[in-house]
Amino acid sequence: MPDNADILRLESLQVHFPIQGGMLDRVLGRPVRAVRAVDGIDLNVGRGEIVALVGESGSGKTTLGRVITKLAQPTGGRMLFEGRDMTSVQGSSALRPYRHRVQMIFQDAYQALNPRHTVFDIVAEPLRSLRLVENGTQLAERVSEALASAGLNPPGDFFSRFPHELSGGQRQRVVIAGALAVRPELIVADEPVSMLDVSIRAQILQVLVDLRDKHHMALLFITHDLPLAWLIADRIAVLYLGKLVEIGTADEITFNPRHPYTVALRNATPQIGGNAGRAESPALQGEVPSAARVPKGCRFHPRCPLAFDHCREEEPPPIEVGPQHLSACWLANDGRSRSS
Ligand SMILES: Nc1ncnc2c1ncn2[C@@H]1O[C@H](COP(=O)(O)OP(=O)(O)OP(=O)(O)O)[C@@H](O)[C@H]1O
Repeated sequence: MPDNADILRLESLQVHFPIQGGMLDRVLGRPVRAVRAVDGIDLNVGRGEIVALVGESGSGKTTLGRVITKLAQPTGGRMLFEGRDMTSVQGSSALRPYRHRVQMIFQDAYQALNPRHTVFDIVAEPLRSLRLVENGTQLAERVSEALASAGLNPPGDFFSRFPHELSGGQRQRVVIAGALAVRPELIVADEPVSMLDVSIRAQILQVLVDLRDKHHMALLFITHDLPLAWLIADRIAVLYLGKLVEIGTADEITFNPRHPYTVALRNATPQIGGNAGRAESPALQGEVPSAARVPKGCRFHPRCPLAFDHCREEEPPPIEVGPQHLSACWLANDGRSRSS
């Protein structure tokens, strides 16, 4: 994807949460420690592109999504939207045009919806607060359009319903309709189907893909599920402890992974050809370390079956291993990183 087609560009983006030091730390003048939730991420999303952000719990996916949607502030790096530096833009009026163009969908539709509001009011809320409509007729048209795009038909049947009167799948469609109503150019969807039945998941994913196909909307799809990422995304970015360890096309990352962490994620997933349980492919060992204690060198080395001395000392940079395919592993261009 050429640079000028990027809608979003992150450059060394960082979100560190300071940890309140103890009395002893202060007396001894020890430096303030931090939770390094997002620790220097470079990522671009093209117009109309679907990028999946994949990683285990605690890898920083939600924090990154919150920064992109301006619900949290980065502590370092830059964030450009359509080439404009949005890193330090704050305040509701300054952010109004941005909120019109970038929306977030959360995983828990139950929590995201106000139980006392009707579906109409829920979907109308962003249109009203961003002042995107001039009269009631326009408002009803936009709400209808959004509900229909999210697969709630006929839309008028849902106007006066309350969230508790809807199924889980319908509630998530209302959440999507609320995000769509403003006709955004980028949606950040944080585990949007993880709380839904498997039978409903495919339908919701199809709604998101249709939006891209019909409206050329870009999507950053956050998930811990590699097969789901492969189903929906053009490219997959694999996040480990606040850092991207591998990025490439969905097929490359899924079927030709070149970082031992991605290999382990795939091996843990039999439905995409993983071979978990086979003696030569051990499943991922141990837990993700705390983001307050990021290991020196390659942050994956304590769990990596291939780690050698250099990995414990120096963090590997992203290394090109193919077209659009980068892997941050010292062995990225060595056959061993494919089959660890
Ligand atoms: N406000 C905060 N203050 C301190 N630490 C935080 C804060 N928010 C997140 N963290 C920490 O940052 C790290 C990344 O958290 P984040 O929720 O972004 O990960 P995640 O990949 O989305 O995980 P999950 O899939 O469980 O939601 C974790 O160690 C988390 O405990």
